Amino acid sequence: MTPTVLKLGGSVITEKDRAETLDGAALDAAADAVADAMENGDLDELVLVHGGGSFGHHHASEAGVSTTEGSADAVDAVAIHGAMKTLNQFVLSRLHDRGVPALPVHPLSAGARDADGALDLPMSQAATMLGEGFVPVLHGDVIATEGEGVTVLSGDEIVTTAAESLSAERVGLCSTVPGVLDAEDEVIPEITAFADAAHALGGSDADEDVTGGMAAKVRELLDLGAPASVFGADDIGAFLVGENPGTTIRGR
Ligand SMILES: Nc1ncnc2c1ncn2[C@@H]1O[C@H](COP(=O)(O)OP(=O)(O)OP(=O)(O)O)[C@@H](O)[C@H]1O
Ligand SMILES: C=C(C)CCOP(=O)(O)O
Repeated sequence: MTPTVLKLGGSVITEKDRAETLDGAALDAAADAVADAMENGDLDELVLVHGGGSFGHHHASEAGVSTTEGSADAVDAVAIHGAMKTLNQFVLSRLHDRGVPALPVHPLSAGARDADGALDLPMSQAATMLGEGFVPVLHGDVIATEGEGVTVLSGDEIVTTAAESLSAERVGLCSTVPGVLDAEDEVIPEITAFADAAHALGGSDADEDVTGGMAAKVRELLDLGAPASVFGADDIGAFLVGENPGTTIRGR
């Protein structure tokens, strides 16, 4: 099994500045690229992950929940989780329209964090789905966290966990930028240490983003065993056929 893990950034598939607003055209284009790559036999196995955009981040920010600040309020937790399931349903239906056999995996019901923040997110369901020819579609979510109630689990952390558990060969993060940018807004071709990009790295442009934007992504990806690509929406197709668009992050 040599799966590819691709994250569709929430800021790509939603209008991040307007609560619970889909960017339908961007999601269609992403679903087209996935369907084309699968139809052409360019992909062995694919795991998709999507972020929160204006669905998860809006509710998480309103409830004051982040990756470290939890909430014991079940109504708040369900508001965040419910918004993410709504977005997940949009993603699934656009994939189904194009014949992609996508199945949802909701992290809230699958995993947990311990008191040190370590994530336990089993991937046996995704592995079996892959073996049966499905495309598992996971998403950023809230997750039960020892001592905190629930905290936010970012799609980026799911990407690294899935990639390690499933021994992914290729990992890609599609965002609104064509790669990790330097101080002159040029794409940095390769990052092997946080210091390579630290001077230019910031959070997200969206005020409500609770998971830390590009700086958090680079940190996550440097911890990964496999090289990962960060690229823009126009490069999803190129990534899926085996190219390395945007920035390649090689941590170890
Ligand atoms: N040096 C940098 N290079 C590129 N992007 C940067 C940089 N510093 C900060 N950013 C910001 O990081 C953002 C990408 O992070 P963000 O978390 O918003 O993306 P996403 O994964 O697509 O969305 P979501 O978190 O909703 O899934 C870019 O839109 C940009 O505003
Ligand atoms: C805000 C929530 C619930 C998910 C965040 O996932 P991300 O957009 O991948 O950081």
